[in-house]
Formats: sequence, C-alpha cells, structure tokens
Amino acid sequence: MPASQLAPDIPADVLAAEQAHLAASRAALKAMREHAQSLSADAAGDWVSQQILQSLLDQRVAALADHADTPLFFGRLDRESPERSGRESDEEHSDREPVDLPTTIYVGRRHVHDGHSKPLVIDWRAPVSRAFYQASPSDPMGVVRRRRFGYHGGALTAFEDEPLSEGVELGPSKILTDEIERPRTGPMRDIVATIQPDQDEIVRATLAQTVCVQGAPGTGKTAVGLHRAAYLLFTHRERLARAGVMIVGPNRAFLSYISSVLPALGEVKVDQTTVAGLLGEHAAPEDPLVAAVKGDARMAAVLDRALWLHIVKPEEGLVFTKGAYRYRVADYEVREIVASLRGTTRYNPGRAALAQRLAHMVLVRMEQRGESPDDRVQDAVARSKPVKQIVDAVWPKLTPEQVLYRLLSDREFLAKAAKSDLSPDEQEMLIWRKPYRSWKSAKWSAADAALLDELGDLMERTPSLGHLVVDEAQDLSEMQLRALGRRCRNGSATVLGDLAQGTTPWSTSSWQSVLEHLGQREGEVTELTLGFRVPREVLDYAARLLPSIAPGLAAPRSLRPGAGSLSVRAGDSVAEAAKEALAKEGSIGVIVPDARVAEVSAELAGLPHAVLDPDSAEEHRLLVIPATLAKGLEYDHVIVVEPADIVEAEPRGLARLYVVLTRAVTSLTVLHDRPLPAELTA
Ligand SMILES: Nc1ncnc2c1ncn2[C@@H]1O[C@H](COP(=O)(O)OP(=O)(O)OP(=O)(O)O)[C@@H](O)[C@H]1O
Repeated sequence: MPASQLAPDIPADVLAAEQAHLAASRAALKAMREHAQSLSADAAGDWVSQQILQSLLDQRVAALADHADTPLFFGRLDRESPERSGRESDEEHSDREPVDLPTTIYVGRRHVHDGHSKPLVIDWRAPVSRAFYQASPSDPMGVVRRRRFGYHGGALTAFEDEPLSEGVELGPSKILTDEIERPRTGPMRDIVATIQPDQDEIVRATLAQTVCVQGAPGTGKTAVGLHRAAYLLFTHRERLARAGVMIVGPNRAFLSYISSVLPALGEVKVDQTTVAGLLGEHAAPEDPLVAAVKGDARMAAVLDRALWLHIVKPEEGLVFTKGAYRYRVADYEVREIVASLRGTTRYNPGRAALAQRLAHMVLVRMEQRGESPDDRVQDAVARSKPVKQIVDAVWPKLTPEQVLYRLLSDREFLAKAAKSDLSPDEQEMLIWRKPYRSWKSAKWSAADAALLDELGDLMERTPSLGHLVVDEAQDLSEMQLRALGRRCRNGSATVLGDLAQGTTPWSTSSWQSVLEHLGQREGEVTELTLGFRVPREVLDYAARLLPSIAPGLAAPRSLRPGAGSLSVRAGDSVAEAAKEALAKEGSIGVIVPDARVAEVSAELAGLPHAVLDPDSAEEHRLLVIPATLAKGLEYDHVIVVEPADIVEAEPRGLARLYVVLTRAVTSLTVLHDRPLPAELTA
C-alpha cells in the first residue's frame, strides 16, 4: 500500500463512510448544543447564583457551536487495542470522566459524543490524541494507521493514510504541505491539524514547566505559544480558570492579528495584552541610552532603597488621650516597632502594621490601668489622629509615582538610593533634563512604567496568574521581565522569541538571563529550527544580516524552497510593485520606514489600500505597514521600501531590517533608490 493515498485514487466507499461519520458527528454536536440550551438556570437558589449559572450555560452553548467551514475533525487513528482516555497521572485532566475508547478514534477541535456517551470526536488535547502528532514508523505508539483528512470549505473531500506499523518510511504528506502553503488572508489561524512533533512537545509540556523557545522567523513560536495556552486550559481547566492565563505580545497590531486563534480553539477566557497594556500606556520619548539604564535589573535595588529611604527615624513618642487619661508610647518604643517591621513586610502592609502595633501598645497601657478594651478599641486607636500623625511622619503614605519622581529629579536622593549600583555617569543620565513641576504632571516613558510597577510591588504584592505566554521576549528589558515574572510568580511561563529579532535598546543576547530575570531559572530552553513561513530563497537573503546582528545563531532553515520568490529592484515604483502583487492571490504588506508612511500611502493613491492601524478592525488586502509595527506579522506578498532608511532609523536598525525581510509567505520584493546596506550585499 502506498504511504499516502489521495484523490482521485480514493476509494469512494471509504470516503463516503468518513463523510457519514462527519455528518453523524455534526448531528451529535447539534444535539449536545440543544441539550445545553434546554438547561435552565432556575434551579440555582438565589438571583446571583442564577446569573452565574446562566452565564456558564451561555458559554457552554457558545462553545458547542458548529462552524460549517471549520473541520470538526481532521485526523483518525486506528489503534492496536482500545484504551481508556484516562487521566494522565500528573495532570488534572479536564472535566470529563475517563471513558472506554474505541480502537478507531477521530481527532478534532473539540470533544463530541453521541446520545450514549460514545465518543465520536476526541479533543486534540486529550492524552490519547498525542499519537496523532507524535507517532512515527519508528515509534508507532500503538497506532496501526494514521489518516489525515482534507477539506474543501466545510466538506470532507480527501484523505491520506500513513501506515505506522509496517516499518515503512513515510513520504511527504500532501495534505500537510497544502495546509502550510495555503495563502494567508486576514488574521492568523490555528495549526491544530498540522502541529509538528517538535512543536507538539512544547505545546504539551506540563503546567509546572516553564519553557523558553528560541526560533528563527516563521518557525511557529507564536502558534505554539497559543496552542500551549489552549492545551493547558483544557488539561487544568479548573485551576487555570481561577488563576488565569495571559498572552503578552509586542504591540496591538500583533494582538489583533492573533486574536482569533484561541477563540477558534474554543478558549475565550484568555487575556491578550502588551507590556504597555499591562504596566501602563506610558510613552514619553526617551534617549535609548537612558532607557537602557532604566531597564537594567540593577534598578531593582535602587528602587528598593529609594522607597525605604522614605522611612524617617521616629524622634517623638505617642500620646493618646482618652477621657482624663493619657497613654504614652515612648520614642524608643516607636523606634523599636519601626525597626522590627522594616524589611519584614511590603511597604503598605508595614504602614498598617505600624498603626496596629502602636495601638496595641496603647491597649497594653489601658490594661495596666485596669481597663479591659477589646479589638474594636484597638482598631479605633489605630485610626485615631495621634497614631495617624506618627505613622504619616515616620512611614509616609506614598505612591510609586511620588517615589520615582523624587528619584529622577533629586540628585542627592538618587545618589543615596543608587549607592554603588549605578556609576555617577549613569546617575547623571537618569536625572530629568527638564524636571516636571510635580509627580502629578510628570510624563513617564515606557521604561518608567516598569520602574513604577516594581515600586508598586514593593508597596503591595502583585497577584500572580497561573500561566503567562510571553511572545517576542527578546525585546523586553530586565525590569520588564521582572514585572512579568511577578505575574507568574506562583505559576509558569512560555517564553518565545528570537535573539536575532531584538530591536529595543535592551534586547537580550541570552535566554538564560531572560529566565533569570523572569524568576523562572528552572525553565528549559529549547529551539524550533524549521521555518513554515518564509521561502528558503528569501530566508537565505535575510540571513546575510545574521553575522552582524546575532553571530551566535545558525542560519535558519525553511520547509519551502520558494524559487523565484525574491526580487530586488533599484529605482522601481512602489505602485507598480503593488499592482503586480494585486494580480496574485493573497495578502500584500508594503513595509516602509516609519517616516515614509504618508508618502508611500500617497504614492499608492490609485490603489485601494489602508495604513495598518492597530485600533481598527478594518481589513484590507493591501496594507502599508510602518517597519516598527511589522514584528510577528506575515503577508503573502511583502514589498520592502528602502532598506537603508529602515536601518538608519534606529540603533538596532539592522535587526529591524531582518524582521521586515522575514514577513513574506510567498514573495518578497525589495525596492531601493539608495544603495542597499553593505551587510545585505556582502
Ligand atoms: N505546524 C504548522 N502547520 C502549519 N502552519 C504552521 C505550522 N507551524 C507554523 N505554521 C505557520 O507558519 C507561520 C509562522 O508561524 P508563527 O508566526 O507562529 O512563527 P514565529 O516563529 O512566531 O515567527 P516570528 O519570529 O517571525 O514572529 C504562521 O502562518 C503559522 O500558522
């Protein structure tokens, strides 16, 4: 039997049987949905419980929707013997009880069963589905035959068989290749039918395991991160529904591009945000060198000292008057309390504890005088004016902004806080050239946002999520990584990135260091090496930049040769190149130096197009994209305008050029009037 079998050789009866299984599965899903719709929230006792239950039922009904154009299942496994879809020993499996599984199972986007609880489709994330992605002739994992299905629209039109128990090498899968080659339109789609074995390893890593993935452009890092989130939510539904999962991406354009992947996988309760969205949308312009100092992890110790320097040595005791009596706490006693609290709590709880401890001392004095005050009296004393006055004087109420304002505007204070952690030159760099009138009118930069967040955490503990997926992590400063690390302090992370695509002043050159600042030292660094997006010819061209931007990295590999995909032209017009691309199938991205967006858009005036706008859901086949927004995105046809300008626009301009040259799925056209950067012609 041939390793693969495709139309027109497909036996009609086999295809008809598979189509019948699809029809039966669809009907069963419809019945499941109708059943969910028939459930009533009235059984819940009170109004609030009813609302909660109704919202859960609504979610369940929505999750059971059948999308006619999305394949309900995409694979089938014929196995040696039935087994139970039991819980994996170390995994808190989803909400279903183990069931007996038939020898033949269908793998799809979600679980579907008939009226007798017989599974018709098994969720791709279930343990038993793993073999669909991992089984091979050398390790069949109990699978005799793997069948992949091909769809046209929503109709099942083809299949392809891979015999796994005969020890025969498998040929290339046409269904898989077709899926990877499919032209891109609109937002990113899921890859659930074609996850590769090395990607699957990452997707299914256990919840406790932090994974860090280095991968060249288009190796599927983002796709893997999103599927891992979906896998973890399925496998640890209850725990993660409580603790939360969050995806952090580089910018809003990227978030909008990836926004439909998780909902398509049935996961709607995942926050997707940017670092700015998480830490505050501060964007005051800043010299990259200053930003680099602010992004350095040494700032953590400086901020810690800056905050605690606000504690003033108590010089006076407390006098609390009640009726005819005065109760005193001596100055040395106040000093002792402050000293015992300092360093043992966060700043704000410390303030509250100081008030309570002072009140407690007053209560002790009252008892010594024969009174018997209760806890309410202690609270009242803690809130009383004399206690508040002492607390405010000794342990003042502060906001992160007040502390940072003082640090960046007061040389002497900065020197005290910095000690030897920052050199005098670095301290001088940090001081604002033009100070603001007050902390309230200060304009903060993106780097300041991470400092404010650090101060916020020194004052009050930041709650931790269950799992964090951090994309384009090479671009984050050490202080930003610390901020993200706080948010997975009691959980784990999936860290994704490419050292060659670092474009910020603080881009990292080591994943070990990223993990360290994230507080996930035990995280495992792994690599994805095969590119699914960029044709080989284009990737080889872009890789000429690698010796200059990331000398340690090996040249990336591509799955697709893409002969004729690259065209480099001097003096050609962007409108002509765009017209050529419009005559072909698929999306078109014209990536230009940020400063030339308006000019290029004017040149394209005769062609319907839009300028990429992260805040607008409007879709256009032809888009003009500022180079700094292109990260993480992809287009079938990419036209890059004036590489030399892109390189010169920023300190890590060569890395930016590498990013924009690697956005193409089918063709890359490079247009230049100026000479190309030397690194590209070498
Ligand atoms: N196993 C796969 N099957 C089909 N398509 C895949 C697979 N893996 C990745 N892709 C596709 O390859 C393209 C690139 O994937 P993705 O954007 O996740 O790569 P990346 O490594 O994050 O790239 P970059 O570093 O450039 O941001 C996407 O269109 C994705 O859907």
